[in-house]
Amino acid sequence: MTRLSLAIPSKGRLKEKSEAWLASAGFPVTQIGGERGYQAEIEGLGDVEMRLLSAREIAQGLVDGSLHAGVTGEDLLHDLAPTGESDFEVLKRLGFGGADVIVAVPQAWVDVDTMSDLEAAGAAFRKAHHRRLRVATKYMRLTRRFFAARSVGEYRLVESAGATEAAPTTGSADVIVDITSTGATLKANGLKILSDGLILKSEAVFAASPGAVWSPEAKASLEVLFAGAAIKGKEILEKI
Ligand SMILES: Nc1ncnc2c1ncn2[C@@H]1O[C@H](COP(=O)(O)OP(=O)(O)OP(=O)(O)O)[C@@H](O)[C@H]1O
Ligand SMILES: O=P(O)(O)OC[C@H]1O[C@H](OP(=O)(O)OP(=O)(O)O)[C@H](O)[C@@H]1O
Repeated sequence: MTRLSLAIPSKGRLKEKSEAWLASAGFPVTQIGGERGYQAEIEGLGDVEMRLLSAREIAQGLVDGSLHAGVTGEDLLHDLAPTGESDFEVLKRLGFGGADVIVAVPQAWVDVDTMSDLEAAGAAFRKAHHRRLRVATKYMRLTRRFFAARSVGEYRLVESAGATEAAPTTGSADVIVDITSTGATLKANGLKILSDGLILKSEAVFAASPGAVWSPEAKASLEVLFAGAAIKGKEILEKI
């Protein structure tokens, strides 16, 4: 992988603003093959590989080194990074796609307002029902790290593929960890955020992969992007 491999979201809430950010920096992106095409071209960076992928695939590519750089959600980077923040390098926070990853419980749990309340409730629940509280989430690593850091162990994870907020109502879980912007979905599903249940304030970021194989050509293209996008800190280029 010699030339720079770059990716932005192929759809969803981050796509348009990612394209607008690159265009405003002087690097317009053109999708090839129409709206459903997943190849693209980017002007102004010379010979680079431009790809359109899901936000989750971009985060995975940055963490495993199969992509040099890209735009994705910070929540996904933190969740997919095996060892935490050293697996990726945030080059610029982009100011859009803001959302919070939080811990939420049913509003009816009036005595559970903090993570320590949740641990106590989990211990009581296991004693009474001989099973652990189920936490539904698509953020498996983020949840494990956050709960462990707060000595909360009386739970087990249930991986969610979507509509996580419905899990307590449908009975497939008791607690959730999910992402929220306006709070409307949480409210619609009778859920409340724990007072110390904010796991991560996330936004869209332009990030690079320290684990990727960086040729001089790839670094040179990234330097051009740094200049156009007014990304400070060329020392970052030494770190990747
Ligand atoms: N209300 C929100 N719900 C979900 N993601 C949000 C929200 N607000 C901002 N985001 C950001 O957008 C990212 C997901 O974007 P999008 O849904 O377009 O991608 P995706 O590939 O469909 O991801 P997923 O399939 O995990 O939802 C999240 O990881 C987060 O960083
Ligand atoms: O706090 P809110 O504004 O209610 O947003 C939070 C919801 O938005 C997302 O769902 P959505 O259906 O938008 O996208 P998805 O396909 O990623 O689930 C996310 O999965 C939450 O369910």
